[in-house]
Amino acid sequence: MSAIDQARKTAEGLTYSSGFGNEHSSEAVPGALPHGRNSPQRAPLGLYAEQLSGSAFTEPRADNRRSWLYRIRPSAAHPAFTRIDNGALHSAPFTETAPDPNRLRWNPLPDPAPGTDFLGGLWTLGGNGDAAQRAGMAIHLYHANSSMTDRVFSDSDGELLIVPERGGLLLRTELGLLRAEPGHVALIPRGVRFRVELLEETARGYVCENYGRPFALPDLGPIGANGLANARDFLAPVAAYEDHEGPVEVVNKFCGNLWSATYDHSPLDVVAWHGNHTPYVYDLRRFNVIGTISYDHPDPSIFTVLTSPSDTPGLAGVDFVVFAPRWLVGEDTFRPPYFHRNVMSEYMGLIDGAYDAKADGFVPGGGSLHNMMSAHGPDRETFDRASAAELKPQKIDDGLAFMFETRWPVTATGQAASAGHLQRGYDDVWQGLSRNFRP
Ligand SMILES: O=C(O)Cc1cc(O)ccc1O
Ligand SMILES: [Fe+2]
Repeated sequence: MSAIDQARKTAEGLTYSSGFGNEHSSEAVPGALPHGRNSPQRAPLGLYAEQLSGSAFTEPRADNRRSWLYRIRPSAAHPAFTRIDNGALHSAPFTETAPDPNRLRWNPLPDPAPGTDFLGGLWTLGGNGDAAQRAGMAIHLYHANSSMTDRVFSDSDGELLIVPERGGLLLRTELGLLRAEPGHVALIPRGVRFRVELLEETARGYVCENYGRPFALPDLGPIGANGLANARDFLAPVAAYEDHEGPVEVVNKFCGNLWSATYDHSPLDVVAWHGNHTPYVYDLRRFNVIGTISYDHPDPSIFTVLTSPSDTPGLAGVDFVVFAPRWLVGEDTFRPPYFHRNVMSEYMGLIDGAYDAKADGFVPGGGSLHNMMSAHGPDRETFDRASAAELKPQKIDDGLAFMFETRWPVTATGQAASAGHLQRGYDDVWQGLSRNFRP
């Protein structure tokens, strides 16, 4: 059986434990999980107990995140890490280019070189903040044509929100296995080791590396107790372990650099675990889209799936927003996204189909950056069409777009600013908007 068929077969039979932020617990071998205490004198089945902290010990209960892992070897049993080349994976602070007030748009990444795995295929577009200060975010794209074999990755700098656009992924994490298809998002928490196997010949997508506070579900306020992304649709893995002796390269991203150590065993050796610092997967098509049933176009915050809060209430380090299939029924309303200038900075990507503010040029796998205060909105063709459209109920079901909306301007990397796939002349989509003023 080919590696891809093998991965697909594994991905088909996966089971999950549901609920965002729950105290999950799971054991791959009966009796592996201690009961009544976290750290018995001798953990069951000769396993080692280890706590993995995603928050300070002392953070309020609502923000506190940790998982207890029961593993074949303690994580501490490893040789020294040494620096390796960072490749196209860059980190904040981003200083290679001047922050750019221009509207920028990219086509998809070119095809990867043969033998490129998920880690080798990460390509940083830009970001903000400072990884070492645990503030800000980075925007990466990935393209891969090979599974990670005999190597795993962990990111000490932040959590990774993976947004597949092409090709399913099997994520083998310390806490178990996840399947992420295009239209799903997967989250790998800070510090959790994982390996990515491909479910098709090629894979492509986006990653938001969140250096700041972990993504949480937004408050719902007057929306009520239900709606937007429902907590029960977030799926954590169940325990699954590798009992593998032999060289495994562990690559750790730490304060912006990649470090490597060759272990003599697989660190994906967690036989049981419990806690709330877990990876998860979420199907964006489960999003309960709420919008106007009277008039006007609501702000896109109504489409927030996950938010990374800052110290200022309501101000996100980064929001993850989805534009999912929905009905438009607003009366006497310009229905597509309006013209605007935003103090927040907006990076948008397209998972499938088309986006209702852009007639063309914004393509799956591509992306646009509308930085702080830059003027943007519907392109000319969209404006003309939507201004004249008959306002009958309209189903938007031909696309899945998303946005990483962040509190600080996004500075592009040098490679993104000079990329061959950066579109020249993006400004032109707003040319030719006619002067209609008739005083
Ligand atoms: O396309 C954009 O720019 C994103 C966006 C969408 C929307 O519906 C309203 C405002 C906004 O910034
Ligand atoms: Fe916008």
